Amino acid sequence: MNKCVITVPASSANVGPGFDSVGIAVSKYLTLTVEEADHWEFEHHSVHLPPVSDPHEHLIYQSALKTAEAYHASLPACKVIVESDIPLARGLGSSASAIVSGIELANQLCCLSLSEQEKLAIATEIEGHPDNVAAALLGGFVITSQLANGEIEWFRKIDQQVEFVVSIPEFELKTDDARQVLPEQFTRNEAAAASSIANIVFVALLSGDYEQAGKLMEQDLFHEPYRAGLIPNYEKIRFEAKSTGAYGTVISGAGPTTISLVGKGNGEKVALHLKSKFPDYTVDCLKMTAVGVQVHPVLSSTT
Ligand SMILES: Nc1ncnc2c1ncn2[C@@H]1O[C@H](COP(=O)(O)OP(=O)(O)O)[C@@H](O)[C@H]1O
Ligand SMILES: N[C@@H](CCOP(=O)(O)O)C(=O)O
Repeated sequence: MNKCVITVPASSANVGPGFDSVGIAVSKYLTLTVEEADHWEFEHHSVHLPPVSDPHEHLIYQSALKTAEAYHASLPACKVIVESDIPLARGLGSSASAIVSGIELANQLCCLSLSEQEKLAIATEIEGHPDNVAAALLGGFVITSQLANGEIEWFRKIDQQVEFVVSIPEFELKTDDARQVLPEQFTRNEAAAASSIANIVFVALLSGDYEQAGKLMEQDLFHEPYRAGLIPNYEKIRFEAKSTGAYGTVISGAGPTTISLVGKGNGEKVALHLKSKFPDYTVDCLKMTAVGVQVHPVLSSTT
């Protein structure tokens, strides 16, 4: 490998009641431009990235190293230019994209020819749950289940009939912190009630009944009630999004971003309305990204 470019989409996890299981790849991207070098170096070329520190502490390097070690390969050094429009710690899966990019980096540098299933297993181990990493890796709308034996089953659908309006506040909320507020356990009745909502949401989404999906995704009982207090304007954003035609609004991942499900062609209108009501937010209209991680070779000039 002389030089290559790796792109990975952002992702929005949970989609209401699909806690730790469901993710959607959306149209923001992390891009690595990789070239061989005699020592590890990361260059960050956008504001949506953490400060560059010791390359060996970098999440992308650590994910690559873990992958190489899992396959008893040695990881050659390289220079990585990183660009991203995925905001950090906002609930749009920046860490998942970084992890998936690191796994792909090792796959390329060590010529591992990893399957999607192998990449997903490592990514899930590093991230701790499969929802974001599956969407970042596979693209589309992905439902996953990690079985008791560790195996991960998944189902993917590409749906271009919907758009997603994300309302991104200025502050960060670390996923680890937003997990602390969740209950450790649910009673049988609570679990049955929460699962029944999830069942309808995802059948409705898959069958294109967006009205029903939007209505019930706002009724999640697994995580939204516990996290709502961490998300300023939670109820107001839901109300305003619905008033201008969104099907429903939920927390994106662990927050603090909210994501509104909108019919194709209506996203810009909903985004404009939300922007006028919440001027301190970055409001973007995103599409579902059909393809996950991608590698593009860069031919070096021979002149
Ligand atoms: N491109 C990246 N390069 C290095 N580290 C990253 C990158 N993207 C995310 N991270 C790390 O992941 C953290 C955010 O992860 P997390 O709290 O799970 O939020 P998110 O919802 O964005 O995934 C950042 O603070 C940073 O430490
Ligand atoms: N299922 C996880 C998803 C976290 O997503 P992120 O984009 O906030 O990292 C959770 O809800 O904790």
